[in-house]
Amino acid sequence: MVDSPYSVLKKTPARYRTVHFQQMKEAGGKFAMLTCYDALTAAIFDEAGIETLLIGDSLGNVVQGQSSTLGVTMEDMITFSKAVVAGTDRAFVVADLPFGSYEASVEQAVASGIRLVKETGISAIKMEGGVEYAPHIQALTAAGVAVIAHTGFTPQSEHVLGGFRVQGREDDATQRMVQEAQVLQEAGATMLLMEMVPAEVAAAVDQALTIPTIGIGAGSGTTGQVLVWQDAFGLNRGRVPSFVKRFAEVGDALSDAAKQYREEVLKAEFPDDEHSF
Ligand SMILES: Nc1nc(=O)c2c([nH]1)NC[C@@H]1CN(c3ccc(C(=O)N[C@@H](CCC(=O)O)C(=O)O)cc3)CN21
Ligand SMILES: CC(C)C(=O)C(=O)O
Ligand SMILES: [Mg+2]
Repeated sequence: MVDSPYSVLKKTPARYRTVHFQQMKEAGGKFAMLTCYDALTAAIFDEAGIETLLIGDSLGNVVQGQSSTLGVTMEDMITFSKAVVAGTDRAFVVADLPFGSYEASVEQAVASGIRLVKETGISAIKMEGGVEYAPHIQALTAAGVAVIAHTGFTPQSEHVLGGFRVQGREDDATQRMVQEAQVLQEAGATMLLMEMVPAEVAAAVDQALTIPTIGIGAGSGTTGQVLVWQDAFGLNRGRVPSFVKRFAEVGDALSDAAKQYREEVLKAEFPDDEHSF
């Protein structure tokens, strides 16, 4: 269980803090992150021991049914982040800064980051982008906002990157990604997330940094792993990225329950005496 100087004041176990993830990396340990967008799911993942929950802008896809994350707003992120925080006791809760909320200036990034923390109770924000965002990370950190940098494939830039592609396949990719990661660490990033990066590149980046790394489609050499839960647990029955492993078929369980419920309603078997007043 996590130590906290405040644990005598609490009945529930202490929340994970950035320092605990640093300690996990130093001890050679791993941790798990899952996306989450509502309180009931948060309570289940938290109780299962998932160390960190991400309110991803992937909610644009899996909650709002859109084909990209680009339309997600700060108001959307605030609504779903509050719900996740309400359902969480001990997990470290992180939310994405959505497209359009930080790119224009350092001032815009600081205002958005502070707003997201202040209005939701999350512990850190995540921001897509490389070295060009080092000043934003530095200013956010100076203002008291913990930042997770997100590099490799950055979905908010899909139109510039030209599609959903593995990043870092050039000959000098390892050297470039290590240098970029070191700049982001130096700027104050509390962790670094890498999306769709060759496993050996991501492993080299993790080894070159003191801060923990999180991978998605980045092999097993990162400190932590993240997946969109609807992909990994089978609620999303559409096409999922090839790096996703199916750990459950929640969609099939829901479908079976819906069919059985409907059948019992049509046959007047539900509600029975036990479920009637
Ligand atoms: N449901 C969902 N799952 C995700 O993992 C996810 C989102 N939404 N929305 C935000 C970003 C976008 N992500 C994506 C989206 C598409 C691919 C994709 O199509 N990957 C293919 C192509 C890889 C290649 O050609 O190199 C794959 O097969 O993995 C990957 C990550 C990851 N994130
Ligand atoms: C895919 C993860 C890393 C993410 O950024 C999201 O869920 O939005
Ligand atoms: Mg995201």
